[in-house]
Amino acid sequence: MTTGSLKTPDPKLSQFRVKGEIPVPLLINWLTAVAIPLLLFFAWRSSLRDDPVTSPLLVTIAVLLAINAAVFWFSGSKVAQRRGFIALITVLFTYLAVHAVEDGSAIIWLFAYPPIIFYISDARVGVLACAGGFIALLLLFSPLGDLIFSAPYSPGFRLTMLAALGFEMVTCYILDQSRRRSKLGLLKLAADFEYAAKHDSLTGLANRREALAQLDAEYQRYLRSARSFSVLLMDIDLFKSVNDTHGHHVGDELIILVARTLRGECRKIDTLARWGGEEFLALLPETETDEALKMANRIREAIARSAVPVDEHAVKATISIGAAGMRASESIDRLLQHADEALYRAKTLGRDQACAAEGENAA
Ligand SMILES: Nc1nc2c(ncn2[C@@H]2O[C@H](COP(=O)(O)OP(=O)(O)OP(=O)(O)O)[C@@H](O)[C@H]2O)c(=O)[nH]1
Repeated sequence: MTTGSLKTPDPKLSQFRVKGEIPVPLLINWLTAVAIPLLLFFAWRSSLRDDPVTSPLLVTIAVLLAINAAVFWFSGSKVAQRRGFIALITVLFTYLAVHAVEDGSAIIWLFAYPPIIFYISDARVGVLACAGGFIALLLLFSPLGDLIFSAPYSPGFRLTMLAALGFEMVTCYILDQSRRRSKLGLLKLAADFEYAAKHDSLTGLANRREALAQLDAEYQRYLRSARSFSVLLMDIDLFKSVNDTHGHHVGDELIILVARTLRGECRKIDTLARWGGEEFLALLPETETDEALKMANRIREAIARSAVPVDEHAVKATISIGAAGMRASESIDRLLQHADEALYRAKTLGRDQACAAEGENAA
């Protein structure tokens, strides 16, 4: 039933991009475009130093980054692009740290890893990758690391590097959390605004604008597949006297009660809307007029049975309903006009009535 309960954003919404945010695939493309010439430059420098491993490895990573970009270009798979990029930069940074490329200075590039990884992946992957990287570096800088690798890092440099990198990782985590929280906040705000724009605040039913949008959507379906639908236009009887006798707040309670009763009587696929002050509209997809009229009578009886308790007594109300079904080559305006005429007839017949539009099943 399209009456609209408040939809709070799902945590997965954090994967959505808010306006102005750089899309992850685009960022990866930019980073790839910058990384490839850099890698080739350092590969060339390594070849001048007669480093037999670094040069081919950097060229290989540059080629694999280009292939990753090409695969994304053809397949459009963002997940494959992200995973491929993360795997390649992880291998690259590990190699730079372990083999002390460029006389040990290449390890400085490790500082690029945490912000990139937090931005392009979710927080869990960021934490795991950074924690894993930090532990690996700790081992590399430990006496155990010295037994396995011959890295020329001085003790002072090791301590500074670990402290600075740990600080950077924690900072990146905090900033990333704050970015995700404010993004979720924005999305929640957008969802709240959207809800408010489409719903009536008193009843939670769709408002008139949303009902018109739903009517138009149903009409387009009807034009495509000839799936018939009907509308019910409903008006609480002698509502003014309820307000005058018991006060506006009791009138409001009555409107809420009618909305609740409508929800109880209608199907999930129906759209229920507050059409005006004490007027309601139900859009009934795949429903012929005779069925709509039966539903209208069920609604009418249910409302006549219910009441708003006020002090010691109960304030009861009745409702008049006009039903109209979509007819061939008719517009939405004509459909609503037929329903309105049927409602007017229900009122003139003495209220607490459900009438079908002229030319359809009579009351
Ligand atoms: N309490 C309350 N009253 C409202 C609201 N919106 C409209 N009304 C009142 O609803 C009343 C509608 O009265 P009328 O259009 O004269 O119709 P009626 O008294 O229901 O009489 P019939 O429709 O002829 O049966 C007006 O007095 C409006 O002020 C609302 O949100 N809350």
